[in-house]
Amino acid sequence: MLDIPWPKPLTDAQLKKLDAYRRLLLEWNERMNLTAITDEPEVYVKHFYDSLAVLMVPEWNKMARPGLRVMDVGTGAGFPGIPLAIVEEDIEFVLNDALQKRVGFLQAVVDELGLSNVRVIHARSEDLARDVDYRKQFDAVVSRAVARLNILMELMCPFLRVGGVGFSYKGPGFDDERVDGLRAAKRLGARLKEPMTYTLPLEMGARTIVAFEQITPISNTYPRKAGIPQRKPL
Ligand SMILES: C[S@@+](CC[C@H](N)C(=O)[O-])C[C@H]1O[C@@H](n2cnc3c(N)ncnc32)[C@H](O)[C@@H]1O
Repeated sequence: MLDIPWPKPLTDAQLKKLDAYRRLLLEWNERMNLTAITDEPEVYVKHFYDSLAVLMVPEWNKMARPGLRVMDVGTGAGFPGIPLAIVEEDIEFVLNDALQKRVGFLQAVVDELGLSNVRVIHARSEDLARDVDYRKQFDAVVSRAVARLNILMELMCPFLRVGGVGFSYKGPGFDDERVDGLRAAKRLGARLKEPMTYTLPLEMGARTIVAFEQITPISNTYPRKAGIPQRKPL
């Protein structure tokens, strides 16, 4: 297990779960494409630490607990959703991805680690966001490495209740997405917050989390049909 300065102190039980997750990730990665990052320190820093970095964002800590509902859009092999669910045990997480095989892997992780606060759903987020059980039902939505901000916000905002907050994980070069993001936010009834840039431990680079708040109820127009947000970004 790698000893690094986590965004918040972790218990032994949480560290053990993270390591069990790492083992499952590597084991399943031999059969399917889950991640290009397999070196132990890199998995810990670029996947686990990075996923938990939202714990350093003031808007995340301002949210009242317990009973919060958080959606992870395009979770892939479970980032940031699984590390967050391991550490934020009193938050209910829904992890969504369009690829069935990744969802199968995630269900195995949830079962083996006994993560009773996680539900995994196979769907395109554009379709899921039309389901009344999910539309406007979340206090927060997280997403990493899924799309540019103006596209991503159309996928994330429909899940947020008014007053809910989206957290988009970005690389260091976020500035070129800001103008398009501001335009999309206006159409979606959201407001961008000041981004938080942080450096990963072990000199593994810089990252940014951009938070945005849902200010007014989102128009029924959004999200547009599956594929349109990507082809015709706001
Ligand atoms: C590059 S991967 C990133 C995965 C993970 N969030 C991470 O940071 O490692 C993008 C993921 O988003 C999913 N995805 C892309 N568009 C989606 C959509 N419209 N609805 C649901 N999942 C989507 C893909 O299937 C893929 O697993």
